[in-house]
Amino acid sequence: MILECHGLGRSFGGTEAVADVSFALAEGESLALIGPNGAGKSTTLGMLTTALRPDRGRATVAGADIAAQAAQVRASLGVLFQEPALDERLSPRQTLRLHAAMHALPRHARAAAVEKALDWAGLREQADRPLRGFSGGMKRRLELARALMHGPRLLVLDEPTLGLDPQGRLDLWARIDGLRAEGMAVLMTTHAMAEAERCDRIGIIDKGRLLAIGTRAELALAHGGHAHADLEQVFLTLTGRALRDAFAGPPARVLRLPRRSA
Ligand SMILES: Nc1ncnc2c1ncn2[C@@H]1O[C@H](COP(=O)(O)OP(=O)(O)OP(=O)(O)O)[C@@H](O)[C@H]1O
Repeated sequence: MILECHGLGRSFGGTEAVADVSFALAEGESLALIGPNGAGKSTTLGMLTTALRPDRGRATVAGADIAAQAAQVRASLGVLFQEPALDERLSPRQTLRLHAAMHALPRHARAAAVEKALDWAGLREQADRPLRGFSGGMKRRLELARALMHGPRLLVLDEPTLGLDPQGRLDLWARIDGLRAEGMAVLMTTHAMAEAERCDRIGIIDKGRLLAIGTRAELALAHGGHAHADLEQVFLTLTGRALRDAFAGPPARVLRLPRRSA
């Protein structure tokens, strides 16, 4: 198994973002986590990529423990966060050089690795221009090329196609499919059912719990009545139709001071 997690949990103050999540991913397998807003998908990925410490449970990536062997875990992972994580003042070449240095690629191999990544991303012509002004698709391609530079075995993608136009989405999926064909394992989150259906298995998560996991047909059969039941219907059957509008972002946490009387 490239990834195993058992009883993973994490709270923020009184909010139990992830309650008890367990699953495993085989080498070369792809899994999509789907769930309503605030279900705990990003928090789960945050823990598995060592960005967040779990409160409960344990997990390993390529045999390394996410808490005790974080550096080893990170060496096996290629990660694309939900928000672009790029310094817009840097050029693609500078961005890739920085990553090569941070991941301690051998000095003699760095220049070639940067050039290969630039070619893979199709950004050779723009290699020395600052990223400010690049399209969303160009930035995602660069981030994916960067995520691959150190030779990861598992790609973790948090809503990778968010904000991309159809052309950008198709291009990103062609790249992801190509990597899968070469044996890369993929763990991703998405709100697009069609994207989830491209993965080998799908996990449906809500309120911090994994409600169901299986192939599209297995989920359809178990929760939709027949093997061709619509995935969105299965999703709604398991998670309900209520809107998830609760404010949990920064505005809800702003401390309101009483007005000073004049
Ligand atoms: N840093 C944080 N501080 C406080 N609460 C947080 C923090 N990060 C996440 N949460 C809360 O934990 C819960 C799970 O959030 P998470 O971002 O993991 O959900 P999600 O499934 O990724 O949602 P979305 O589909 O909207 O991205 C939510 O209630 C969220 O508000």
